[in-house]
Amino acid sequence: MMLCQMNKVFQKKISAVNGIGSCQIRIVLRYQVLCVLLLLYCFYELEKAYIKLWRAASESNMARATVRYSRWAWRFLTSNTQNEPFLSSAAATFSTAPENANPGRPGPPPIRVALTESSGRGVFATRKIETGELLHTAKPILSHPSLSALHKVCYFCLRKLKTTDAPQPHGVSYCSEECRQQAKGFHDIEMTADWSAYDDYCRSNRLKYPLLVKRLACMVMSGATPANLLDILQPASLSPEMISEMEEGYGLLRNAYINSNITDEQMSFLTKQWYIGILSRIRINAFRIELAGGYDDLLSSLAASIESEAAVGNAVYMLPSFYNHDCDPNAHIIWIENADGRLKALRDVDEGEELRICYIDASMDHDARQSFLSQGFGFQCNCPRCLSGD
Ligand SMILES: C[S@@+](CC[C@H](N)C(=O)[O-])C[C@H]1O[C@@H](n2cnc3c(N)ncnc32)[C@H](O)[C@@H]1O
Repeated sequence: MMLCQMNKVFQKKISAVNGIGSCQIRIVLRYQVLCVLLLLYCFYELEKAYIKLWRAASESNMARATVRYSRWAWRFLTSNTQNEPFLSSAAATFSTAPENANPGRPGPPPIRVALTESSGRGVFATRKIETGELLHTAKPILSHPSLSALHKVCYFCLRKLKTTDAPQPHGVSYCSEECRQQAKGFHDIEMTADWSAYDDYCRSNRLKYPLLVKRLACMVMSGATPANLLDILQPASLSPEMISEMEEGYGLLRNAYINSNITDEQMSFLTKQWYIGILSRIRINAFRIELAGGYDDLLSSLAASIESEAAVGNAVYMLPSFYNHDCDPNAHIIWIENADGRLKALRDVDEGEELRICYIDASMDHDARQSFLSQGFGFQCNCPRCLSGD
């Protein structure tokens, strides 16, 4: 009996102890499960964050690698130029400019910019080039239609307009929506000012380059391009008469902006020095654009250029500005349908040979060529043909 009672008490105690113990265990277990779940959730979140970080890092590495590659590619194009900061910065500009390699061939264009012996910088072949080969294409960094072609060509790319293209308000037209969009860099600013006095000055003095300066000024004001865009190009040396003619243009350009709602801050770069500096560079480096229509070979393009009434406009390019002149050139630039230029070899060119184009009508005699080059471009031609007296 005693034993029985003792057993019951003991069992009660045990069950009491067990009851308290299992309750605690259950609570502890619940906390443990919660902790494990919390830990798992933390791991999951950490892993997600890590994957994101890893992806971002590899993308930026890829971007860095691409930049490094393009820099390498352009350094390759301009090898032997490491000691020439001017040339290296030219290469950096090209790497961001949309001037394409020969689309039919993979790899960069077969050219590099380097110092010549006596004509400043020039363009050299990096491999053997065959007659008729496309060296590269070039998009203008600045272009403007001639005043006579204003209503006949696209105000952006200079493509001839179809007769069905409706004239736009303000009298300028674009050949496509793409050109209209690209023209936003200057169009909106340009349309805020009255250009009649400036255009009259260009018309009466038969000047085409101030129109390019006006466009560049609008591009700078809209933030589309930096004010020093053309600094890398060689400037012409100017006579006092040229400078005083430019000063008149500068006054008219500035007045047109002052009378519009352009702010002083937007105009801060527009000094007389800037205006003259830009014109002096355009004078040496601008190309007069004659469209060859659908022709891509030399004879047809020459025939087309003789047939065409006049130039459709003028444009400045980056890489083509480094081609020196030769009165018997081994390369030329042609325009098929718009201001996008195509640089082509006129004959077989050896690796390392300088590629030169002709700035003038090469059919003129020696003295006429020399006088054209000296008055228009400010240099005495040192090409083999001129040196031979031909
Ligand atoms: C369009 S730039 C050509 C690139 C220029 N050499 C440069 O360093 O930027 C024209 C200038 O190059 C030089 N040049 C080009 N062809 C020449 C030639 N046949 N003889 C002498 N100088 C030449 C003249 O100084 C000329 O004003």
